[in-house]
Amino acid sequence: MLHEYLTPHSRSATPSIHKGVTVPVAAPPTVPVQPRRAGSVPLRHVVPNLFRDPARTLVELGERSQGEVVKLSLGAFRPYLITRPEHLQRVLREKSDNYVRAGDGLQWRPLKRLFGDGILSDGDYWKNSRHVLQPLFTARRVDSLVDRLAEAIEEVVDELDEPARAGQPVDMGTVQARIVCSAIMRVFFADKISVPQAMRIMEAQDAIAWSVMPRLLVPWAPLAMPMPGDRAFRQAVQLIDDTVLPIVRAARGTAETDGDDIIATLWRGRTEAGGRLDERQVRDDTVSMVATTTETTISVLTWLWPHIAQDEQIAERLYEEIDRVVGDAPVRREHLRELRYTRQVLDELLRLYPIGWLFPRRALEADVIGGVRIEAGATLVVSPLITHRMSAFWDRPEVFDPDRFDPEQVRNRHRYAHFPFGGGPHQCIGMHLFYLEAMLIVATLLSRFRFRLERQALPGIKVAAALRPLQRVEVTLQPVRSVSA
Ligand code: HEM
Repeated sequence: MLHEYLTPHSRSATPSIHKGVTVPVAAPPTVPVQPRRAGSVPLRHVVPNLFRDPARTLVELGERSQGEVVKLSLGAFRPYLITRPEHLQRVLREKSDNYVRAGDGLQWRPLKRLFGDGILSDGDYWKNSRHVLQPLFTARRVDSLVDRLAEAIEEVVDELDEPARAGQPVDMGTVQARIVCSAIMRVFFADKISVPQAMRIMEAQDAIAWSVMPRLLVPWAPLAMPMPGDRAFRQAVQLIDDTVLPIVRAARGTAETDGDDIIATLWRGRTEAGGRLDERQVRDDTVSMVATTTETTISVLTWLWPHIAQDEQIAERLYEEIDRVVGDAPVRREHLRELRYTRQVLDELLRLYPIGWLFPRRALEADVIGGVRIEAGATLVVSPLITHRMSAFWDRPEVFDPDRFDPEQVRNRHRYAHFPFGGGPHQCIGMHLFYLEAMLIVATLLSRFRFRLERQALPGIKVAAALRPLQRVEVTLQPVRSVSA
């Protein structure tokens, strides 16, 4: 039991839980005059489980910490686990200058071999890329693109009529990949990357997500030490470069006169100091943007189908809202603000499956969090997967319940109890895009079809660079008109 490793002070700090009500997070413990040392959790007991069932093991670590800052200890590598919303706010926002992403820390180090130095790094590279890319993803700009996204989504959804008529099962992971790639490549990449190329890149990303796992779970292993998955990782990065680099180079010549797709914007963009991004950084940012604009939405939505198959009432409320708001018209921008329950369902999916499930930080200078001394150079583990499933902050955390996101409950909850998009200066630039695109996809699919899952049980979580279901999600589709006829 972890209690053995926690101080009496930390044990008394657990907030109370009221059934059926979102738990307002208790005020942080007052900071003692003398910062104390963190309680320690020896990881040697949990490492085997970390490989067998990473999601459950991580959540158990959070439960055991009871929201206190604890040290996860395995030999020389001893990161702090930060789970309490107030502590997360300090790390991600209030003291973000002190807690850096550090491209060579924990999860970032293995992934740096793919994403290089750009928007997913830190320091000047990150600042320059963020400055150039952010204007493409403001709420106003994304809003203005909704109808174009909707048309692209509709075209792919049309292709489902045939398997629906034939009663043939479809794999929702693949269907969503085609929908997202078609819409994003057309609207954000001006078709410079074709859909088949994007699908190939996604396959390579999938291989990377999987092959990088041993390094994510054993982050103290030096890169020079061979590990399982290394070869597959290298091959996949090569495939991505072989696809992306020629496209990036070809786009350079026309960037000044092209529209504002991502690659032209990267070439044309000016940093705050007035400089340009070089070819390596345009490559790094293009690869980062292909990954973040695709895998994220696809992974989260794949969980929708097993959950609505499990809970008929939730499915009915979703169908009712979409039938009422959209009917049999094509989904358009004006529908989206009416789809309130659909948005709550998405928020609940993001609570249980926050695909950015781990984003560590490194402390530049010593600090005190929740009364615990953090030394300069320490690594901090920040994981929405853990915080979102802790009973200290959520009532019945394992239950899928979109009502947690009705406005009243959201108002009473700490902003960092639900933080699937991070926070502070590194907050996800794609948040608004995600909500609009995901609502368009769900509303388009559900206004056309009813879904029957081939396999009823909720799949386990495949923890890799994202959080995908362990088993394929296969469904048969029934056209809505034939249901209501
Ligand atoms: C389910 C949807 C998504 C989730 C859960 C998600 C999650 C996150 C999280 C947690 C971060 C912060 C990482 C950190 O603080 O170290 C982040 C950053 C980022 N996300 Fe997303 N994301 C999603 C969708 C998207 C989309 C659609 C885009 C496309 C534009 C995107 C682009 C980015 C970028 C470029 C960053 C880096 C921002 C920076 O460091 O300045 N994400 N995302």
